[in-house]
Formats: sequence, C-alpha cells, structure tokens
Amino acid sequence: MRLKKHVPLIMSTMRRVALRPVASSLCNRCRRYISSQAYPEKVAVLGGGISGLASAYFVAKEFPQSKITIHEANKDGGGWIQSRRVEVPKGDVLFEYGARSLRPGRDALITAQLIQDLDLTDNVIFTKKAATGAKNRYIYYPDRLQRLPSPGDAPDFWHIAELWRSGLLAGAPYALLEPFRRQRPESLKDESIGDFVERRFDKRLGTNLASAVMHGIYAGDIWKLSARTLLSQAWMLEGLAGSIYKGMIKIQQETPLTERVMLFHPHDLDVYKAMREEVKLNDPFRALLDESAMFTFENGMAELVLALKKTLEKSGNVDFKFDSRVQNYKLAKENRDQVDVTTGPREAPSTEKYDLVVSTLRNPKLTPFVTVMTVNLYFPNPNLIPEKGFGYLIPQSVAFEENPERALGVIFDSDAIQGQDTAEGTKLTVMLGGHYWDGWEHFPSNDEAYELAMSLLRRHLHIKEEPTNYHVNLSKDCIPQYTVGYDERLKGYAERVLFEFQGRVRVVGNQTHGVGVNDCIRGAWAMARQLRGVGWKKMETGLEKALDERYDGAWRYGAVNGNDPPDADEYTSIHVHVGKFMWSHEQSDYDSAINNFDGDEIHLLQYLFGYCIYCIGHWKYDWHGEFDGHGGDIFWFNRIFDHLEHNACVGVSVGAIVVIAAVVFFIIRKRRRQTPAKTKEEAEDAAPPPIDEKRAQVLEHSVGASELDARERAEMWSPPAVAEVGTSANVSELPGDSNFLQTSPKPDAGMSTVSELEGVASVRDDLPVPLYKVQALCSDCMLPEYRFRTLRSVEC
Ligand SMILES: C=Cc1c2[nH]c(c1C)Cc1[nH]c(c(CCC(=O)O)c1C)Cc1[nH]c(c(C)c1CCC(=O)O)Cc1[nH]c(c(C)c1C=C)C2
Repeated sequence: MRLKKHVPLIMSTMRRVALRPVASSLCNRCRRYISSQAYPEKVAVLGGGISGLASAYFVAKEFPQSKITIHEANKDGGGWIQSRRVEVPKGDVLFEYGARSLRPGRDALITAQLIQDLDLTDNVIFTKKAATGAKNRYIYYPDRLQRLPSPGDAPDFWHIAELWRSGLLAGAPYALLEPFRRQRPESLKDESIGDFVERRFDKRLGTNLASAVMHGIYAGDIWKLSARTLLSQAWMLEGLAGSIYKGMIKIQQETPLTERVMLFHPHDLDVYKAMREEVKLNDPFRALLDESAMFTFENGMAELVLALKKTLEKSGNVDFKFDSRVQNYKLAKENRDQVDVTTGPREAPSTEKYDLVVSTLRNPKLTPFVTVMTVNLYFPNPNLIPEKGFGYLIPQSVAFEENPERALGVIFDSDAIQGQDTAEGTKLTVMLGGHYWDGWEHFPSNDEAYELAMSLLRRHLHIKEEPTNYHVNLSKDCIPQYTVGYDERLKGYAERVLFEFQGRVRVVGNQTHGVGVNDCIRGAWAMARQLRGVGWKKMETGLEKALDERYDGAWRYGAVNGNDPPDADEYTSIHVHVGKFMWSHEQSDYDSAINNFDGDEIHLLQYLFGYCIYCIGHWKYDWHGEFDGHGGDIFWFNRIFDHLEHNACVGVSVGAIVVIAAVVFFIIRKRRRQTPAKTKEEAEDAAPPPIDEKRAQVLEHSVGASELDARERAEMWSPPAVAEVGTSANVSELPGDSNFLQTSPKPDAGMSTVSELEGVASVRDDLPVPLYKVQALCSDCMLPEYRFRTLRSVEC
C-alpha cells in the first residue's frame, strides 16, 4: 500500500484557498494570451446611463468588429440626465432634472473630445467666466444670501469684512494655526471631512463652507464623507509634512527650478498624459471652452445622451436592450474566459455569454446613496430675485428654523445658463433632500415638494409670486456617497472583481470614478483605452487606480519630465510650470492673474497669507531666497509672492500689522469670555439657558447635525416639551398613516403631540408640509426621526 505523503493542514488549506485559484487564473491568462482572438467578439455593457453609453462608444471605437450589447433596466437610456422642454405662457423653457451643466478644464477634456466627435459643438452653449451667472455664487448664512468672492477676482477687503461680520468665515483665523497643529496619528487611515477640517483648521469652516460645497457636489454630509478620498490633496500634504501648509512649502523647496511636478495620484498622472496625447480639439472650440465657467447644450444635457445613442445605433455593431434588468453575472463554468449575464424578469430570465463585460451597475456594499428631489419652477417675471448669479447653497450650520424644508441649495437657472429658453422669465431649481433624507422610506409627494420649495423661496428670496409652471422630480439614490473608508473599500472591491472575474469584467461609473458627468465619461474612456490591443485579455478591472502600488497612503508628488513650453495650453497638454508645483487650477486663471496684476493694488489678505508663508518658510526652511516672482502656483500664493517680491517691505509690515491685530483680537475675545458678570441680572443674562441634554440628543439625531455642540443643538429648534409616555416602545406598533394624521394641535406653538402606546410623536404643523418628529424610546436606544407620514417600518 502506498501511503500518501503527509501535508500539514495549514499547507493543504493554503493550496486550496490561495494557490489553486491563482494557478487557475494563471492558466486562464496563458490561455487567453495564446488564443488567437484579436478582439472580444461579444461585449456586454451593463447599464445605459451616461457611463454605459460612453463605455459602449469608446469600446466600439477600440474594437469596431465587436458586437456590443447594452442592457438597461429602464425603457430608455440616459440615467439621471433628463431634460424636458415645457410650454410656458410666452414660449417654452427647458427644465433639467439632473446634471445641468459641465465644467470645462482638464477633467472635461474627454467630454469635449466626445462632443466634437459627435458633431455637437454647434449646439453647445457657454457661460463665460465673466458672466454674472458664473461669478456670483452665494451661500445662505445665517439668514440671508452671502456672495462669495469670485474665483479670479482679487479679494476685496470690505467684501471679506462683510463675510466675516456675517459669521460665515468664523474660525478662519484659526486656519493660520494649521502648521502648528499636531500631525494625524499613523493609525488614522481616514476620517470625515468635518473631522479633518476641525482637526486642521476649525469646525466652523467645515459646517459653514465645506458643508455647502459638499451639498453642491454630493448632496452629502460632511460628517460622513471621506476626507482622504474627497480632500485627497490636503490629506496627502498632511501625510507628507505633518501639515498642509508645510507640505506645500516642502514641495516648493524640494522642487528644482527646472523640474515639473504634479500633485496627482500617479495613476491620474498617467491618465492625464494619455489624454494629452490623444485629445485633439479644434482651436475655436478650445478657445470657447477656455473662456467659459460652464457649458451645456441648447436642448439641455440630454442632447449629449441622444447624440451618443444615435451614433451607437448607426454604428451597426451596438445593440440596445431596454427593459432588460441584469439579474446577475458570473464567470461561465465551462469556459472561464467568458461571462454569463442573466437578464430579464425573475420569472423568465435569459442568460447570454460574453467575452467581456463592462459593468456600470452599483454595488450596495461600496457606498451608500442619497436621494435628491429637484423642483424646477418657472415665473414669467424676469426680475423676481434680488440677486443675480449661479445660485446658492445652504450649509449644514444654518439653523433648522431657517431651513426646515431640508433644502440643499437653489440654482438660478435663468441666470446661470442662457440660450435654452424662448420665453423671458425666471427659472429656478430647488434641490431638496440629500443626506437629510438618509433612511427615509417615504418622500414628499409632488404637491408637498412644491409646497416645500415655495415656502423656502418665500423665506429666503422673499418671492411672493406663484410660478406658472413647475416640475418635481425624485432621483432616488442618485448620488453615491464616498464615505469614510471608501478608498479601502474600493481597493477590496477591485481585488474581489479581479479575483472573481479574472479580468473579464471591467467596472466604470459614478460609484468608482467620481460623481460628475465628466468623471464618468473620462472613466469610460480610460477603461476602453486599457482594452486596446491585447489589453482586453489582461487581468484588469478598470479600477487600477485603487490597486496602484505606487500609492502608499501618503501621496507622492511625481515629477514629470516634460518638454512643454511653460505656457502650454490646458487643452493640448497638461499644463505644468517650470519651477514650481501645480495645483488644480486653470492655466488661464494663472495667466490672467499675472497679466492683470496691478502693482499698486495691495490686498490685505494676500499679505496676511504671504507673510505667514514667508515666516514659516524663512523660519523652518531658511527659504526666503526663493522669492523669484514665480513662487507657488496656487492662485493666491502666486500673487502673494509677486507682491512680496516687488514690495517686500510693505508686505512684511502690513503682514505684521495683521498678525498683531489678530493676536489682539484673540486676546480681547478670550478676556471677554473670562470677565465675570457684575450683577445677578447680568449673570443670568450671560448664562446660557439650561440645556436639556436629552432633547439636544434627540435634535442632534433628528436633523443630522451630529457635530453641533450641545448649546447650538438646543438652540436649533426649541419645540415645546414633548410628552413622553412610558419608557419603552414597540416601534412597529406606533400608529400608522391615518391615526398619525389625526393630531391634536396645541394652541401654544406650531406643534401638536400624538402620544400613542409607548412612543411619542410630535408634528410640526407650522411648516408647509407637516413633519413628524418621532421619539420612540426602546429599552436601550432612541429612534428620533423626522418622517413623512409613516413609521411602521422603523426598527430598533
Ligand atoms: C442633481 C443634483 C446634483 C448635485 N450634485 C451633482 C448633481 C448632478 C453632481 C455635481 N455637481 C457639481 C459637481 C462638481 C463638478 C462638476 O462636474 O460640475 C458635481 C460632480 C457642481 C455643483 N453643482 C451645484 C453646485 C452649487 C455645484 C458646486 C460647484 C460650482 O459652483 O459649480 C448645484 C447643485 N448640485 C447639487 C445640489 C444639491 C446643488 C445645489 C444648488 C447636487
């Protein structure tokens, strides 16, 4: 009898778990490489939104002989991009339900090339950088619109002072202490944007400014979104030198004057280099893009979708399958070089084999999503709103009473984009929901949403007129949220896709490549480019950035050996400057800043920043000899350094005055806080009202302002005390719709209380649409929430 050689358990397990799949994958790879197949015969694109359509377009360009099938669950493609023309009293206007415009610049290079290739350039409408609709952007704070300094304009002292008075810039002076703040611990791999801004600068800068921006892009919560992913450059600079400012200086200092350095992830750098090689835009189109702050199409963003669809249909090798929901896709059992894609209704699914699959479908484990409701409104009066501009954002710090509708912002469409409508008038879009509606199962009806939008506009813009036309659109789960830990999750996901599909599935879309239209198109292009030649046979996923080994948690800034002239144009090359590093801003901004620099103008803020940087550089790095007139390439810094070089004495003295003023300001503030009240009355006045911690906690959860301090929280909304009945609640037994609506109003405030069973529910009936605030006490947890109507599915 032959005995089997003993293999230790650990070895046999390793072989089974690790070695076999690797061996089989190697086998697959070898087989695939030696196969004579020059292109993937059958390609499936899963999802017919902008990512899917663009993927099909670029793959078809790479492999004109391939047969490409697009599977889309809905009746029509285009995803969130939906534009509708609406008849109004004196003509028609265009309503956008999703993305409404694109931003030019490096990120739009592929989009621009696509527009040119689709022969759409004549349909593009541009909003010039100098137009009011582009320049004037507002933040609503604390109870009015505050205009932000326009990019490209010199900051005006009085304007900054006004913003400071409003409280919007509260905490900004603490930003000067950033270089002295402790570096994040090694163990901290990611944190929320709110935490990051609070740790490095000041919490108020997060809740006022960062949260407004994050509402505009992600409709997201700064206490959940990832700093490492979304503020990646700042995160990297801190990792590099212990502080963002110091990181900038370090890079400045280490960069030889002849070297071109880009602050990018190495993978992005490769993509940008490839873009530079391949994008060839016509001069007039390029020039128009260069002058613009945003662009779209005469018939809205849907024009891009329609043109893509038409071109794909005409190509003859692309087949659209609408109403074709993907049930699942997996590597074929019998031939591991193919993928089985199962589509159609559950009762009657059909399975087809493909050589390659491009998936734009979502993975619920990778990110949560938020729901956004857009309310488009048209008023015949062209002079309805007091301010002209792009629109305004509402940060998380705005008191509940100022934004009980839970709006994220309002876009002044008729100012921002001109040339789409035949009727004069005012067109606005109110954006509701986003992270404020996390966990909601029921959303406002169209009538309720209209009421919410109008109540917001009456309060914020004092609009008294009614619109003649409006449209409500609910985009459920439309924006993926890159929450804390996203980078790690993406890496894990990329590894799983690679392992599971052995290079047969490539992933593209807003969950993995950025939430913007430009990001999705660029992601599709980069994926298709990777397939080129024998690339489609490689073990890749389209998520190579997440697996890029050059990324080690603290970004390196890579030098590019370029022969570009220093004034190389953005649309033909990656613009880099000889001498210093590059930040992501536009060449033309830089040029105009330099060209329009008026040597007599001295801006206090510039000197303040300039002086600080100068001091840090001088003190820490003995660095002052470097003022060569082309210092940092960050817009302001450049100008600061230019100013300082030409007028160093004035710069230093003004800077010193500002620093002294800031120190005096802090001392006075501190003393004022410590001064004891003189009389009992004064003491009572000065003392903060007692905080009902429990209620504060309830409010905190209710309105999602988890990071406000207790005092702020208590002040956010002071409803009359809510009666509590019992100590525990079986939430599922709380009253359903009908009971719930039968509230008994209390005469003393706009709130009535419904107390049933052991839970407590109260309703804000002073709002246009009642919001039910529910406080359900379970044995060991509390579930307070604002909801529309029903509670039935809340679980403890
Ligand atoms: C449907 C709602 C959307 C919201 N964000 C996006 C959509 C489609 C995606 C998005 N919005 C912006 C970007 C950044 C870059 C770009 O591609 O343009 C992305 C990916 C920019 C943006 N959109 C709005 C604002 C105020 C901004 C900020 C930058 C700027 O000033 O241009 C309008 C807006 N979008 C959303 C809300 C809630 C909102 C509010 C007015 C969510």
